Amino acid sequence: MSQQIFIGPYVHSISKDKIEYVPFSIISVVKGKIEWIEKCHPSQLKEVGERYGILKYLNIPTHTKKDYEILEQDELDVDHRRQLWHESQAQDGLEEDEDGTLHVSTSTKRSINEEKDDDDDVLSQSGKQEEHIGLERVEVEVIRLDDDEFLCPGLIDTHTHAPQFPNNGLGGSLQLLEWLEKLTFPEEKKYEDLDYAKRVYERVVERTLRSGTTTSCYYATIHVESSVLLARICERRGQRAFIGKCNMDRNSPPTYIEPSTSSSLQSTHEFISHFPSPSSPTSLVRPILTPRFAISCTSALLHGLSSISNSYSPPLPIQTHLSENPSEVELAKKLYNSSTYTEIYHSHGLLRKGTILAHCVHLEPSERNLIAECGAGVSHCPTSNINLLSGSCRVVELLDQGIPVGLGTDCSGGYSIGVLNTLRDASTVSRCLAFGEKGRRWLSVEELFAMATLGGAEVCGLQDRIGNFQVGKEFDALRICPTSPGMWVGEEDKLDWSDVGKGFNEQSHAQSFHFSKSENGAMGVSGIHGDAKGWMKEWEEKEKEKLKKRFETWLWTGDDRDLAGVWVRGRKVV
Ligand SMILES: O=c1[nH]c(=O)c2nc[nH]c2[nH]1
Repeated sequence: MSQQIFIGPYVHSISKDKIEYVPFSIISVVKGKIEWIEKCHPSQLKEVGERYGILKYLNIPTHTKKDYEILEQDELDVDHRRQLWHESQAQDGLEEDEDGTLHVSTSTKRSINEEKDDDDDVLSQSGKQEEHIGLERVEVEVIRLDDDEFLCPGLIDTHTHAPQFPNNGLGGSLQLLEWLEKLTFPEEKKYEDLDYAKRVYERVVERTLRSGTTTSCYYATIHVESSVLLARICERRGQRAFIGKCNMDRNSPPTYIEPSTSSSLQSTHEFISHFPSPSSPTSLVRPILTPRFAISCTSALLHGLSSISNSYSPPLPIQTHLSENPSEVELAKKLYNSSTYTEIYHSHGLLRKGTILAHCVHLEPSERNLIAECGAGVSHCPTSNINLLSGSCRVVELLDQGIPVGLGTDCSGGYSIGVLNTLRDASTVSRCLAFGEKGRRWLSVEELFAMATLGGAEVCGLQDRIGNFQVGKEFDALRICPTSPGMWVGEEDKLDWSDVGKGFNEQSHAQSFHFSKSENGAMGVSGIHGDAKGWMKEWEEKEKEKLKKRFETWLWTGDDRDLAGVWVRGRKVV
């Protein structure tokens, strides 16, 4: 069993209207899942450690005692306290990585096969865990954040095209249909060459992970082998992903088209066969059916893909483009003799929960109603919509109708690979819409952040697994370490965790605190006398404000350089 204990502040989205700021917490992650969370004051580390039987890993007794002693000598500074903390850990033989992560390994009941530790993972993956009974290895990793740092849920990119990354930044003077023909299809054709695909895809996954994307919904190309390769790279690198082999059996260049409807369906089956459990929500990397858009698919192909999806339980997810550009909308309606673009997908059984619709810029109100009724989600791609002059998506209306909305970088329609930039463009677009319409509201910080995390998870059907830090969810997280000038933190804004016990008297130190898990997320500390409780509340409010400031600065000015670590399902991937 492996356990990680994260100590420090965190920020997460608890709904599309609410961000929770937790100034200090202890999060236990076991086998990639959040086992428990305690929101507390730093001085309560010992109490929590005792209650959960993890005290020996936290090595609190010495540290806490020293901290209390230090408190009585006001002149000692934060660095000195931190040094004492590290010293006390060194005494107990704990090891510290360069990044400050502490590793503690204890072996229990190890009577046979002592040398087998490193195979634990492999063995458990291959289902041979029984062989290991009697030599369970307990590994506990303690990750204590520095004063300025905080955790944030991993970012979710609900729409991007991995093979188009080499084109990022090109073609901004073209609009969709011409852009596809002149730049995009010629680039995607190159992925029949596996070496080329490998070179690009390795870098795509590396760079997106480094920008904090822990989950990505990728379009690949029409080629089975290179699409499978992308899935393997995601699996190996530990990025949670949906991988779509594109379906295109018409209106595509002669050198980049599938020869027939049946071969398109056949190669879709072949692609899916490479995934051991294609529809299992527990798989880290999953296939997603990808009719590119109505224009490049015949009606027979759309029907065939709907049947493939329904032949799985739960049905395989679907992603496609909808209503991005006015010429595209007109052509799609004409090809299908349909009154609306959305109706095309609906009439082919493709519109439902688990369908991700990218763009949705030019929807009529009746189309929004249909999407809401069917439970499909929308990937909002503002950078791409601006770059290809597609238009402004009316996200406020989508959200107000209860439609799940996530963010899509949509490379290379969008030129920026990071979800943070997309979030900023989403804000700009919504404000520009508000300039033009009196009384129109624009997207709040809470809504924008939710789209990048919890809302994105909902669009992908993963809201019960990821998107925020809730007990039972998988631990996909970013360790934010402010480094850029925009995130410079003045002394007065430093998080105040080192002032352990400030305002406490001896009596309150000795007191046993009882935590209650309050619904509103406030630190549920009871059993302490009035003075201390009042002080604690004050501390919490003050720290929350500082954390909020820190978080918002990161959201609007931060980038890859502010990421000190990225975890997916508890595995450190950056
Ligand atoms: O932004 C887009 N990128 C694409 O690759 C694409 N294909 C169809 N429609 C599309 N829109």
